Amino acid sequence: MIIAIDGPAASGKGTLARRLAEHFEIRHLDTGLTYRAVAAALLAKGLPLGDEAVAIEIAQNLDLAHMDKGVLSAHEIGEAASRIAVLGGLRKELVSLQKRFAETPPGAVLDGRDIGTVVCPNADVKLFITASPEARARRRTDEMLSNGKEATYASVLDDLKRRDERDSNREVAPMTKASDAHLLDTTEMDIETAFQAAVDIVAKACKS
Ligand SMILES: Nc1ncnc2c1ncn2[C@@H]1O[C@H](COP(=O)(O)OP(=O)(O)O)[C@@H](O)[C@H]1O
Ligand SMILES: Nc1ccn([C@@H]2O[C@H](COP(=O)(O)OP(=O)(O)O)[C@@H](O)[C@H]2O)c(=O)n1
Repeated sequence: MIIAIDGPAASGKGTLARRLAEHFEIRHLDTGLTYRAVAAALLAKGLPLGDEAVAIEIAQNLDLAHMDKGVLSAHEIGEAASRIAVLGGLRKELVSLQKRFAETPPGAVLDGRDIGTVVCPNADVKLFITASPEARARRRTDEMLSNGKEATYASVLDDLKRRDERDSNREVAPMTKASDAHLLDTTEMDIETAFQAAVDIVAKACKS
C-alpha cells in the first residue's frame, strides 16, 4: 500500500504520516528531509543555494536511512530547502530516490509537497493536509520553543507564508492538491482527532 500525503508547512502532515505508517505497518519517508539534507550540505560547504551541479551530486549520494531530523529541522534549513526546491534537475534526482523508496515492498507513507501529483501519482490513497496559517504558525512556534529554539509567532507566521507562496508558485512541481486527494483541514482538530480522521479516510479508500 502507498499513502501519499501533501500539505503546507506545519500542517501536521509529518505527524500523521509517521502515525499512519505505524498503524498500517508500512515504512515512512519525510521527503522534506531530502530537500533539507541537500540544502544543509550546500550551506555547510559555503556554496550558493543555486549551485545545481553540486546539489545534484549531493542528492546522488544521499543516504535516506541516515538523515538527522533533529539537525535538519532547523527553521533556517527549511527556508534554504524551499529555495533549492525550485531546481528542476535536483528535483528529478530526489524524486527518483523517493519513488524507489515508495515502490519497495510492503509499501510506504510519503509526505511532502508533490507526492500525490509527481512522486506517487498512482498511490492507493492521497491526503492533502491543511490548516489556517495562524494555526500552523502557532504549532511551529510552540514546537521551536519546546525544543529550546528562539521563535516569535509573528516572524514564524511571516516565514511560513513566504515559504508557502514560493512552494505554491514555483514552475516545477508546485505544491497543489491532487484532484483525487482527500482534503483534511486540521485547524480545529487536535492530533488524535486528525489521526482518527486520516485512518478513516485510508480505511474507506482501501475498501472501495
Ligand atoms: N492537529 C494538530 N493540532 C495541534 N498540533 C499539531 C497538530 N498536528 C501536528 N501538530 C504539531 O505541530 C507541529 C508541526 O507538525 P508536523 O507534523 O511536523 O507538520 P509538517 O510535517 O506538516 O511540517 C508539531 O509540533 C506537531 O506536534
Ligand atoms: N516533496 C517535497 C518536500 C519538500 N519540499 C520543499 O522542502 C521544504 C521543506 O519541506 P518540509 O516538509 O521539511 O517542511 P515543513 O513542512 O516540515 O516545514 C518545503 O518548503 C519545500 O520547498 C518540496 O519541494 N517537495
